[in-house]
Amino acid sequence: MEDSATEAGQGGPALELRGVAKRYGPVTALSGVDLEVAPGEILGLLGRNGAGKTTLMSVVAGLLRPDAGRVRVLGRDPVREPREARRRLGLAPQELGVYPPLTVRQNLTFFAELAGLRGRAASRRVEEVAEPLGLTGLLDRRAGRLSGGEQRRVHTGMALVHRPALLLLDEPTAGVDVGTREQLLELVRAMAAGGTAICYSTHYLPEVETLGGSVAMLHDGRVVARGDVKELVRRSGDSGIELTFSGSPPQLALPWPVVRDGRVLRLTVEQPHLVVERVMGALGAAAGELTNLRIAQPSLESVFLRVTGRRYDSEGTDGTDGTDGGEGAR
Ligand SMILES: Nc1ncnc2c1ncn2[C@@H]1O[C@H](COP(=O)(O)OP(=O)(O)OP(=O)(O)O)[C@@H](O)[C@H]1O
Repeated sequence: MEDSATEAGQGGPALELRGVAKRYGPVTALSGVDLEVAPGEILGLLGRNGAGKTTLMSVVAGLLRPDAGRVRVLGRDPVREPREARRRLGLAPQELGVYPPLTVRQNLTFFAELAGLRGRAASRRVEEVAEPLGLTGLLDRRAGRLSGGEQRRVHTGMALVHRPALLLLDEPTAGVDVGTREQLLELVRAMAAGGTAICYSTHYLPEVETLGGSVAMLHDGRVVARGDVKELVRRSGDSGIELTFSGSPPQLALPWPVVRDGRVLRLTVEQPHLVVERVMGALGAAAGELTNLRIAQPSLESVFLRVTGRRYDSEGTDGTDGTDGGEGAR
């Protein structure tokens, strides 16, 4: 089998989408998506629930046909050349896909054999994949008897056993403990260092900041921000003060933009620590209803808030819209 991670290095992007659109009946899931991911790049694919992340990965993997636009996986079209494209990518979907009655080794071997490996070559590859995922000691256990986090690691291993040049991980750290999260992130870094392009969706922004690659923010099926994490935060991340009240927030006479978000007021201001006293003074009697004050430094979260007007909470489902007419709302 050719080493497709090496193949990815021969110029050209690992993944390319141009004007990709996808609807489900009346629902527009993707609309005019342009995206390029280079070999060795770690792309954090961010967006709240329903933004289109899973649809995008499914279109790239050839599981869904786009209504418009073109997709290329290492130059191959997942619609016209499904086998060629599939051979070059690995997909670990959100839903766990392990076979419970089989052992971990049998699960991984099955996928190694699908990729054309046989005998010693397949068993060597299974052991190679098991090691960084912390699965070596679990290889002969039944997958169905493992914990959720252990099953997640097996599931991820199944996606990369054939050395894909493009790896699609849909929320690989959902519901796993800190140790498993670290192992998965370490694996992502190591694979990227070896030339694999990784497209990684998560609801946990600090994780993407830790990985330090690039991000694409999806909102209502569109890419609304794209770039290197540090650069995006430097360019578009606001700092500010977030005030939470027990009741309805007061009107504030302050010179900075304020967004009202349910019981929260968000002030955008540079060097927020220097103006805390002034903000407290402006609260007057409402200070008694203040339940929390948080100084927010520029982060991916503040970038997301700026480009979408919505908060990116850890579940992606806070249901607030952040622009309900607060004074000086941006
Ligand atoms: N099979 C389907 N039939 C109809 N609508 C769908 C289907 N799959 C997804 N959708 C809709 O398409 C939009 C995008 O969904 P998608 O699953 O791609 O979002 P997501 O960003 O992956 O969300 P999450 O973070 O919740 O996984 C949503 O409005 C969703 O309700």
